[in-house]
Amino acid sequence: MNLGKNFKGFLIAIEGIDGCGKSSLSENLISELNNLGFETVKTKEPGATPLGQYLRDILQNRTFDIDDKAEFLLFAADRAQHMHQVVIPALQSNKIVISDRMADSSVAYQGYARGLNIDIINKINDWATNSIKPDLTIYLKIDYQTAISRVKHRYNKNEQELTHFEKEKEEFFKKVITGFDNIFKIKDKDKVLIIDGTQNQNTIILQTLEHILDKIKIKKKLNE
Ligand SMILES: Nc1ncnc2c1ncn2[C@@H]1O[C@H](COP(=O)(O)OP(=O)(O)O)[C@@H](O)[C@H]1O
Ligand SMILES: Cc1cn([C@H]2C[C@H](O)[C@@H](COP(=O)(O)OP(=O)(O)O)O2)c(=O)[nH]c1=O
Repeated sequence: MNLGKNFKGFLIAIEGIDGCGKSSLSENLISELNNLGFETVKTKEPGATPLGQYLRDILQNRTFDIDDKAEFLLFAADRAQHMHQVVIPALQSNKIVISDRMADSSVAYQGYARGLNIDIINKINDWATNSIKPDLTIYLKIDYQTAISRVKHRYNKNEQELTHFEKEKEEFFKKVITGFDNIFKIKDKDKVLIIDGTQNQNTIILQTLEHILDKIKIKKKLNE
């Protein structure tokens, strides 16, 4: 689809706790947008680059202690490489980029849940991303019980090990949920779409797709 020569791509982040439905929504939106003729890139944090795959493995399957600050800096390293190697080139070629998690995940998990200083996390995130922020963030809001039962079901189906984060206790995830709720309460309302993640997948796709198409139209007009 020709979006006009000045359109500098459109960046969408999908955020929420483990099991809220980010990966499924990301796949579904990419396929809907491709069917409509848009050029898209599906990506994620952590692990979208060769460096990121190493970092993701260390973070998810660690067999040794990692200090909370070191943990954040590993996510930030993944983020810097992701922006440099995947996100910026795709936006420069006017693509629609959908990322399963971005910088707000560090604010929720390492800031609100681990207790690291949120101003410092925001500063390092800003530096790592060259201040590039999503045009739209979709927050899939869900309660802990629904999310964890989905994660356990996925784990049984694929016979995978639970990751380091998935093994965290309810108390940890409650803090992550409070974190996301606060982050999106104070963000520019125009750039956030809060969706009830307990709804069925088709309803979620319809609600998000319609919103994305509106926002893309607005950005394109502003760029003409
Ligand atoms: N809206 C939904 N309703 C019910 N189950 C869902 C929904 N979205 C995703 N799932 C299922 O829940 C599990 C976790 O979804 P997933 O997309 O992998 O979540 P995340 O990427 O946020 O961890 C998967 O087995 C998926 O098929
Ligand atoms: C990007 C990011 C992820 N994480 C955590 C959340 C997830 O448990 C884990 C990997 O993310 P992910 O693979 O998206 O897990 P899931 O699909 O189960 O939601 O890393 C952070 O703690 N900080 C971050 O900055």
